[in-house]
Amino acid sequence: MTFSLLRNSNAVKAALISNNSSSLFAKRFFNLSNSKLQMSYEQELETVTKIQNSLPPKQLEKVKHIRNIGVSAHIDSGKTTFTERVLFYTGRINAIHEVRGKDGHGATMDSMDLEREKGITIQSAATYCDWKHTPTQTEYHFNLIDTPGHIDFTIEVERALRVLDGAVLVVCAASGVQSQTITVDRQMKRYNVPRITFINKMDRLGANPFKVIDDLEKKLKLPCAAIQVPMGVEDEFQGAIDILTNTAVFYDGENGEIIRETEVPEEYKPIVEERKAILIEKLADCDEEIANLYLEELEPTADQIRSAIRRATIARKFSPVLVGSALANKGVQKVLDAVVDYLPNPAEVLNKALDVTDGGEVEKEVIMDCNSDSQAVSLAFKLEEGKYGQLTYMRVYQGKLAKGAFINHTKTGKKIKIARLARMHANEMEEVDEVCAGEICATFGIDCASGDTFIDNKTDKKFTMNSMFVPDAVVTKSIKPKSNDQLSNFSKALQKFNREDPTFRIRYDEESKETIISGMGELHLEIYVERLKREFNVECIVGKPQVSYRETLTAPIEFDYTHKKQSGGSGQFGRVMGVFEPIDPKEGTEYVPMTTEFETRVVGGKIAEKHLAACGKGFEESCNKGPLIGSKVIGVRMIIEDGVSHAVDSSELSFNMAAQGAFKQAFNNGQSQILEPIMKLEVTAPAEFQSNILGLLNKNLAIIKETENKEDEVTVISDCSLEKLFGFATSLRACTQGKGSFSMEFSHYMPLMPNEQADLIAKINPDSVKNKKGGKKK
Ligand SMILES: Nc1nc2c(ncn2[C@@H]2O[C@H](COP(=O)(O)OP(=O)(O)OP(=O)(O)O)[C@@H](O)[C@H]2O)c(=O)[nH]1
Repeated sequence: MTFSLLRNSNAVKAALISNNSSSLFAKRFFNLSNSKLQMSYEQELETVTKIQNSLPPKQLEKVKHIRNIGVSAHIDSGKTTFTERVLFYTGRINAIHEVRGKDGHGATMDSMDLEREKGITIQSAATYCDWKHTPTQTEYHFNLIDTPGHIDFTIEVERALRVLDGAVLVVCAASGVQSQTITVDRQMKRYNVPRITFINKMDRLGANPFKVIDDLEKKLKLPCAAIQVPMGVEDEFQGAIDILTNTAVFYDGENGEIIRETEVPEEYKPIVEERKAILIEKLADCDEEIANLYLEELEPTADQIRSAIRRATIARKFSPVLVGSALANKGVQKVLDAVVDYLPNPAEVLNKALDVTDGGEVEKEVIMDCNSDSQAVSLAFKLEEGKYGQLTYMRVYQGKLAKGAFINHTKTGKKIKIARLARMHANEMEEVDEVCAGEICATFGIDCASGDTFIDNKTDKKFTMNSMFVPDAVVTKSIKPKSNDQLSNFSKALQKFNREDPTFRIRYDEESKETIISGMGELHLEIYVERLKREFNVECIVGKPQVSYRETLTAPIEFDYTHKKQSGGSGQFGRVMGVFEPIDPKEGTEYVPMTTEFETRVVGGKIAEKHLAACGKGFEESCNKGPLIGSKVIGVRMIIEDGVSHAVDSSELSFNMAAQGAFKQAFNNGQSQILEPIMKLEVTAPAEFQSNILGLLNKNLAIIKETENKEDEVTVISDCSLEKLFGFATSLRACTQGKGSFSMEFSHYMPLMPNEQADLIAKINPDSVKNKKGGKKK
């Protein structure tokens, strides 16, 4: 028999969804998201069509006019600037405020003081707005989420994409595809989110939209083509020509609010023809109808092209590209029209839940029907303490939420009254009485963690939604309040942050008697320390940032371990034999090598099945705290091949302990290794600082992978140990006169050098049974 308690990357991600999720839930989530990936698009389409056909006509009509979309991109691409225009053109705000604007107001969506001061988005903000589609003059309702670009706040992007039906990918016309663009694209792919692309900053020096399109295709491996041709670039950028309608669009008025359409100027006619041919050719590659017309050498009509773009975009086979400059108020309205034209309504997206009515014993996948008359199923995807109190953002997948009604927390079974319901607009709100299937809303005072599912009791069924990917933390810091009087507020605040943000973790280290916080980067932790001060009045003393190391085995090692306590009373006995072996990192996995696996090859019932399961549990527990420095263990497979049981004294506890003992023994006797996180670092600065940057990277022992010169700007991509990157922002500022910027994200783990490993063990775990000096050479 071979059964495995898989902790492969997806399962681990799922297990990390919330600290209190049981591994059973974790496994279910994993299976669910996995099966989601297994459905072909054709099957998806068939199912989605059935759902739409089953909706009452009135509901279908309503859903057709809803778009739940996100705005995601690399840092500083202009997402917030773009969103500010969206709010203005949809009538949500009366004046445009800029990010770090001179009016001291700051962009509306960056509503946190910290965001306005730093000029970055930290939390995603949801906004509800109405848009009148320009060609049809029909009104649509958008739930729009502006997400942060910094990798430190990546969970915000994850949870937004988890509940959104489509996205606008914003790319800078001059910088093109940057590292975070690729990360965001990968996140969109993970949640099957269709996207349209907006090439922003057409007014910037060095803007080159067609090069960006080539880049997008090459780096994101996503077919895309322009549906607009820009008129002028850099400071001569005036507007864009709509390839489908063959009209030139200009944006007049103080804020570009007056759209003026004219005939295409003579000089642009050839390029419009050329780009139209490319668009049709690309569509022919991913849409059957256009392919057939193409083969027959027939030119498709504008309507045929529009329908094909919609089909191909929703099928995630294509992304239409628009151009503009948010800051110069040019092009945003056409992106909103494109959202209506090419991104799906909630009933066009396949969403699944897991039926856990019987406690999750039998897995049963259920398709959410987007019908407001069905049993309510909604997902709490974001918690936020706002000026109105504790807010919980929910996406309603089916059924409806009504003010005063009751919902049940699937996991705890707790019944909760919905006291208030609201549609949010950045930090303003609009109270409503009910929210239907397919919509996003905020509720008040609901006690839960992000990722929890809520249902109503219309039927006896219980559902849980598959949840989101939660990346592992890479940086830790010790933290304590300056004064002991503040301990209670301190712990309350940390618990709250942890519930809000699953990438922010807290643990108490018994040995050092310190509270340790961990997160996605220095900035991530800094923000929480700052929030402790501002929101809870708790000033803290924080330790130096530390890297989150990992431990592994680099060579197979056999084990034969007996756990025995048989001196009087009821005894304990369990013997396990087998091998621990390293798991080779799989190519293309995001967190290499993230897995631990447990396998049994025991025959003849020498160890009872429930005792084998206890061994698996013991192995899992051991992996949480490695023997070298107490870090997590990754990349190890435990195979139990044989064992001995005692008729009376063997129990689940004995075998759990036996597995843990075998694990410790293997690490002490085998070739164990500490791994450190390596970051993919992208530094951009004016070209004159190229040699300074290279000098700085060399000093940090970075391995340079790519250097790209664009106009007067240089971008250097390298791999660098996270440990060397603490304080990098300050060094970069110093060597580029403050003109350099950088982004980084986790890339992979690397073995520490032998001397570094020995020093680290001596520092962290001086009592280690075996102070290893045997690190592998890099
Ligand atoms: N030249 C030019 N600058 C722009 C344009 N759009 C935005 N910017 C500027 O680019 C900078 C970053 O803009 P944001 O809107 O904060 O970018 P973001 O993507 O939301 O940033 P994060 O949320 O921190 O990742 C700001 O200084 C904007 O004024 C544009 O169309 N042209």
